[in-house]
Amino acid sequence: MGGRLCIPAISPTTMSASTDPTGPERVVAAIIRDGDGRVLVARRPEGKVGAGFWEFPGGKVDPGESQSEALRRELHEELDIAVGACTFLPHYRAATPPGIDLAFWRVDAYEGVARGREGQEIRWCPPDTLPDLPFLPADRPILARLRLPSFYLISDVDHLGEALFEERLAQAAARDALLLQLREPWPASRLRAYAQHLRALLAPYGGRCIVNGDPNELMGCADGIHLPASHLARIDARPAATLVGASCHDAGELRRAAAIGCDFAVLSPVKLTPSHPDAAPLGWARFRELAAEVLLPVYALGGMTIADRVSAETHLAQGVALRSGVFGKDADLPVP
Ligand SMILES: Nc1nc2c([nH]c(=O)n2[C@@H]2O[C@H](COP(=O)(O)OP(=O)(O)OP(=O)(O)O)[C@@H](O)[C@H]2O)c(=O)[nH]1
Ligand SMILES: [Mg+2]
Repeated sequence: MGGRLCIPAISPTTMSASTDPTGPERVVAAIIRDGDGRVLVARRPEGKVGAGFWEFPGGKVDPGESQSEALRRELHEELDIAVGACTFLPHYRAATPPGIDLAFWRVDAYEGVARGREGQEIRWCPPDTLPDLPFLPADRPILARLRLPSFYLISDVDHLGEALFEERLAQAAARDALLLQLREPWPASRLRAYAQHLRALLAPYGGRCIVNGDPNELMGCADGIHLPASHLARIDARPAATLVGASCHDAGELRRAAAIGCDFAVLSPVKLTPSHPDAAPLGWARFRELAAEVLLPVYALGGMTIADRVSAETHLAQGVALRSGVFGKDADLPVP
């Protein structure tokens, strides 16, 4: 993910906010985006634990308060905004030290103009730039999630033909930020050329294209690389691409993807799928158990439709990976 600034030292003991030995300190933090997809972040002011580090606005839940009540109160105190609708994000799990239970909520609507009411600096940042800021260490896995959309599309060019595929892709891209994986049984030269074409097609919509295959042959032609499980097993270091994903089927492969520093993984098959009729589906409960073992964003793949997005998030997925569910003849396009 490029060069990063050094993060000042902060010890787990100074991070702990818990004063109650019977349970962790409950903290809520907010993901607030503007119309351009920029995220609101704040710098912890002098005098607070972790002063100088960047964070998501929020704070401690008072006794007797619900999380959403605490979120509304904290954002009024810290940013002078009145929060309307907000949504719990179960899959936004931070690397919190013992003693803190940090829950993330998305703010869907608010009134007012955000300002740093406690003297803290605030900034609206494109998600790709967040990892360059010295963030509270617990928030690092959240920064990875913010760079990724809810829908990860897998190409179906050989089946649809280029014209129909591109028409459906453009329809989907116009509706939602997308990440596309170009996965076709083609020689590397054709993959490289078509990946560049798709990248140009998606760029005006803010979408990105990454290409499935051997990083040695495909590096640099797209926004990143998707490692097949067979490649993941063979390499020791993350390919030097902007985005690196990996195909995984079990806990061992997920741990490996996390260990080499992949930005995300795809875990399959969640449901029965016509493309792999002999593969035993994991089911949502097992998917959740496996996804919970890593802080890496994990997409659910296998028999997914666009409507599975909410189930996916509930079961700790970053979102859904789709092929026939978006490019198939019965697909429920467009992406909502
Ligand atoms: N608000 C917030 N707190 C976070 C984040 N990440 C993280 O580790 N924390 C930790 O959660 C704890 C509580 O947050 P806080 O200091 O904002 O609580 P607060 O607004 O109620 O502050 P106060 O106790 O000074 O009034 C701190 O130990 C903080 O370091 C984050 O992204 N946002
Ligand atoms: Mg706070």
